[in-house]
Amino acid sequence: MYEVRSAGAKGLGVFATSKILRGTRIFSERPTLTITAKQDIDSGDIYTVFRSLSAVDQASILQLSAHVTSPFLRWTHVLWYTTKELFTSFSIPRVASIRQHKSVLSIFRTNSFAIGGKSTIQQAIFARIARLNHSCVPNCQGNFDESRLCFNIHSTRDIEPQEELNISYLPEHGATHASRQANLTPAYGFECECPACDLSSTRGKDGEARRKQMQTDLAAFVERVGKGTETSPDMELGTIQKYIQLFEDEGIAGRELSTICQNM
Ligand SMILES: C[S@@+](CC[C@H](N)C(=O)[O-])C[C@H]1O[C@@H](n2cnc3c(N)ncnc32)[C@H](O)[C@@H]1O
Repeated sequence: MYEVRSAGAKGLGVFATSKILRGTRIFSERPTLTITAKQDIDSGDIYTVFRSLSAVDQASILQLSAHVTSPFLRWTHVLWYTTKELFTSFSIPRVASIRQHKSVLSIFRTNSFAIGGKSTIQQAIFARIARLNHSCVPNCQGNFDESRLCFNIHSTRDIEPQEELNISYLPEHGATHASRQANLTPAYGFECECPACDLSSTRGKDGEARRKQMQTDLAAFVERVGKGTETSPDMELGTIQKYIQLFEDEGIAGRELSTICQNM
């Protein structure tokens, strides 16, 4: 159904090898590395968990791409962990493992999914799903299935053979271009060039205008609710219908479909 191959400047990516119909479950993957709710992603727990993995799992994680953010912070974590280990195990850490620790932290930031909610898992890496690149108008959507401890990826529209499979790395799908970019560049190190981000095209311009209008409508809605003037269910329904219309016009309606499908 899919293959992992070069996606040009994006690095590797996932591409359809045959037509994939809307609502298809494409991935259902157990985590390779898991940080539980009780563990601390800001301490040495990530590297401790990494070292407890099998050699195969460690290798699959080390092959993932990494956007290096906050190098000073990373080194501080690594040096703190190394010093603690020196005093608790009285073993001299190898330079290679210090370097590896720093890489693992960067890989974790670039590839992990926040699970949270009621799950015992706080954050996790799914080594195959981690190859999916971002689009602000994605054709796939991910959901964590708590009962099976699997992350599922469903197609949210029909996908043609050779088309790249994308998810959105952002939690909010109605955001404007500037706000999306302000989140993507520092965290992942790229400028999105998806159809919604091409503001020189009619499609990009129209989408941006729709999103801005929606932000204005939502802000007005929140203000009316705050003042207690949003009293009519019809007015409320009208705002929600406009939001659904935006998703349909943008071609991103379907997140709700994949959520319903997640346990199927
Ligand atoms: C989770 S990884 C995705 C898979 C990655 N391309 C690889 O080779 O393993 C996230 C990284 O992929 C790249 N990436 C993802 N989406 C992108 C996009 N729309 N445009 C450019 N680069 C992208 C960025 O380098 C980002 O830090």
